[in-house]
Amino acid sequence: MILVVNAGSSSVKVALFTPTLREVLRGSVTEIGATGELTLGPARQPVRATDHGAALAYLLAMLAASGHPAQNLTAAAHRVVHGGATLTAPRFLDDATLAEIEACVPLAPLHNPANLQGIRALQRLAPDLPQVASFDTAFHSTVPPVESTYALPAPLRDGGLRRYGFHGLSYAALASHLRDRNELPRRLLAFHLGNGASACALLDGASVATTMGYSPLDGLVMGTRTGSIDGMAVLAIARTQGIEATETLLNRASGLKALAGTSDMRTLLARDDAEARFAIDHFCHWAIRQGAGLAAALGGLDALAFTGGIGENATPIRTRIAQGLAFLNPQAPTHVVPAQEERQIAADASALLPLPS
Ligand SMILES: Nc1ncnc2c1ncn2[C@@H]1O[C@H](COP(=O)(O)OP(=O)(O)O)[C@@H](O)[C@H]1O
Ligand SMILES: CC(=O)OP(=O)(O)O
Ligand SMILES: [Mg+2]
Repeated sequence: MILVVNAGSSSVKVALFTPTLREVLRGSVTEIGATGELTLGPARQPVRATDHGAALAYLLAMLAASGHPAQNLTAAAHRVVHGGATLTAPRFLDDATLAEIEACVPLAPLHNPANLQGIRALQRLAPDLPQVASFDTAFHSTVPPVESTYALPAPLRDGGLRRYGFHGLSYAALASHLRDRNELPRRLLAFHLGNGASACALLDGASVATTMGYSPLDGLVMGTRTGSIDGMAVLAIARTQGIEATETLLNRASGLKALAGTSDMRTLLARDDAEARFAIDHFCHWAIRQGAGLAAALGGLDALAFTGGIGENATPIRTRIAQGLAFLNPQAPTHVVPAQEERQIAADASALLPLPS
């Protein structure tokens, strides 16, 4: 059995897969750092996990109690959000790879520390368990240099200041899903709308442009992240609040939360006040505005696809974005695809590992 660990900005999701990629069980801990919920299969209970390591320890204890102790696993496979310029394919987690992930922490301060906590928690609990990682950045290694390059002086460009792009595991899974159904068009505009939100232009299933950049802050407005913002505005904030506080402000206290007091789209859609309506208008406006830019990178649009908690469930949001982009191609079909990051990670791991079938 392969244990997949997907440590997000505020949650940990786990899923168990057989070597033939049948999903056996899934679980999660939400709202890490506050009182959240622990779920495993149909069971749910309130839980207060102080960090991602603690959240994973709860999940592993629950898995052991339900007949899946860590000793019985064949491997653990992790989602790592930022793989930098070098980690562009799934890898075994040896010391050198861990050091590279560590080096990417400043690029993804909300995510890579959480990913590392999960990896280390498992190393402590099951030291002999093979561990592998798949990288959210890897899928975008196909974008052309005009897309990945910031117009900065060469020493900075050479030092790794470039656009990377994220949610790549989700886009890879989405492309395979549509390909398996003969529904993958030449020019696809895909939206991953969850707590983190991005859009990606796919040409024949490969990424050619995406809204996130150097870090998962850029692009669309998100639950707690600003999305695109002028660098001078960032400096103006940093000048008065300091760099650390600015990082927290932009990543954790902005976006929908800053506009309307909650990062939760479901809550916003259920509200009927001016602030909530403005936050939704803002979210959709920028999704359309940036989506149209991605369509330009594709030279047109054959289909739209939506995934992630908002993309899959928030029909009014999907409809508004699709209507806003209809001028590009009123005939373009809209696909709604369940986010399958965990399955993609399990598939990557089984391709890497010599697993018994
Ligand atoms: N039925 C629904 N209607 C509207 N929004 C929903 C619904 N279900 C989930 N969402 C929204 O999806 C977002 C979370 O997406 P998800 O992909 O689960 O997050 P994460 O990025 O943490 O994995 C939240 O804004 C949540 O309100
Ligand atoms: C990269 C990213 O934003 O991930 P998430 O949606 O899990 O926060
Ligand atoms: Mg997500």
